[in-house]
Amino acid sequence: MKKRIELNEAKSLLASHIKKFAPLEVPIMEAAGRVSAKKIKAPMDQPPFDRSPLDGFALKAECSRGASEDSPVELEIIDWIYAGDAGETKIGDGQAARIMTGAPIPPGANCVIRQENTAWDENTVKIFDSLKPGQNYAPAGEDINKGDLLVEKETLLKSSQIAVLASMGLQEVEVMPKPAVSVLTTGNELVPLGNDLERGKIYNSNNYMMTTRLDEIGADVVTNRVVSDKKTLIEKNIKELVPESDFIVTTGGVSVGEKDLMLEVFSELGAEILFWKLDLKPGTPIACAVYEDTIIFGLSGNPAAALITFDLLVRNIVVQVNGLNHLDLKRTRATFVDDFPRSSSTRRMLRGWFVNSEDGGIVRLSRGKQRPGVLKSTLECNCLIDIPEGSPPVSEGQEVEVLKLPEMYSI
Ligand SMILES: Nc1nc2c(c(=O)[nH]1)N[C@H]1C(S)=C(S)[C@@H](COP(=O)(O)OP(=O)(O)OC[C@H]3O[C@@H](n4cnc5c(N)ncnc54)[C@H](O)[C@@H]3O)O[C@H]1N2
Ligand code: MOO
Repeated sequence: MKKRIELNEAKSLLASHIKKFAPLEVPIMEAAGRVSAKKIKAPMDQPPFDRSPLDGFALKAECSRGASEDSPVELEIIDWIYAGDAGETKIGDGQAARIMTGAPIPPGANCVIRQENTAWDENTVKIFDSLKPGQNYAPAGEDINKGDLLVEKETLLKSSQIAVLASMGLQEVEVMPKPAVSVLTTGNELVPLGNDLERGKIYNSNNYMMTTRLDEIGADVVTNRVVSDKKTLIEKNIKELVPESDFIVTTGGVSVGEKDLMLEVFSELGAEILFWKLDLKPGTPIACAVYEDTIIFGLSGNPAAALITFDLLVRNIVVQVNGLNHLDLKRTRATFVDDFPRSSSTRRMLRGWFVNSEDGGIVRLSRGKQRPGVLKSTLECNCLIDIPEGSPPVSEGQEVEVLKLPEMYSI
């Protein structure tokens, strides 16, 4: 077991233990927000037939030669074609078909005159304009040609992509899988919402934080359980959750206290412990293990420490599986417009609020104390400020590295 490792080492260690996931087919209506697993090429032309872009009359352009308001050309109307009709009557010289937008252009016709430039009755139409072949004529494939690349591999599927797939008649699409994740919060002090709090007890905020955060990054939260600090109970629950979970996120019991049982549980299960403790504050106590192909992230019970290690590690691993890379943290530089008076012997992540500015970006500390157990400071937090090991206090005007959360956390 590795002890007190660097964040980057922890990331690659975890990444090297991600099991193989197979892509899956889902109905296109359920594909929004997921990522395509392969390239998709057009199986057909769209539109599939030459069609009229206007309400008017389809004719041979040659028959309109010289037509004007003063000397209109008169044509016989031999068909009425609405959108959805087959429109197969051949148009000859001196003939036209009444046609509506989206209807197929009949054989023989090579243009459409808009109805505003005509006058008609039941049998004949007067043409007030001279047209060229191909005028007001949407050929088959005008939108999409058979064989066109519609969607690249690993594209985030949104409504536009889904509509394009629908226009091709494609009912299903192959997408990257959603990992199945279980949440297991531990602690004798935890009380379910709705119950009174006796002295020493707290409500279980981690359960809600972890479950909803997983949901936000496109994981499939299969279950969330709460257990007391009892080794046999934690062990039993992990054993039950493993078959249905690609990942398990636990909180609590990873430090050095007498009820910090997670490491012992991992050992007794025979799990491969990847590491215990990170060179990072908050978030030093963390234990990650692999048990029967399931990665278990044993996060700290301290809410802010749990959240920060979630964002740095769990988020990164989940998006490698579901392909939602835009939901991972993005590194940038910013000017610090606040004051953090403590020096940092260990690498430190401060909770911050980043705002774009003309020369790059500015960042301040989020409101609330920068303590590992302080949840309020995560309320208005859209980034982590990455303070390197051995840094003196951080003062106003200093350049800092920032790990930005996805835009959805910005106001
Ligand atoms: N002697 C030492 N004590 C501690 C050390 C150390 O190195 N030596 N490390 C400290 C640090 S840093 C942290 S962080 C915490 C980590 O503790 P655990 O991860 O073992 O977590 P717990 O002890 O179970 O809980 C910590 C804290 O969080 C509260 N908590 C727990 N679960 C929840 C929950 N589901 N929802 C809301 N709050 C929760 C819990 O009541 C505690 O207050 O250890 C330090 N100690
Ligand atoms: O390192 Mo603890 O994780 O301060 O919060």
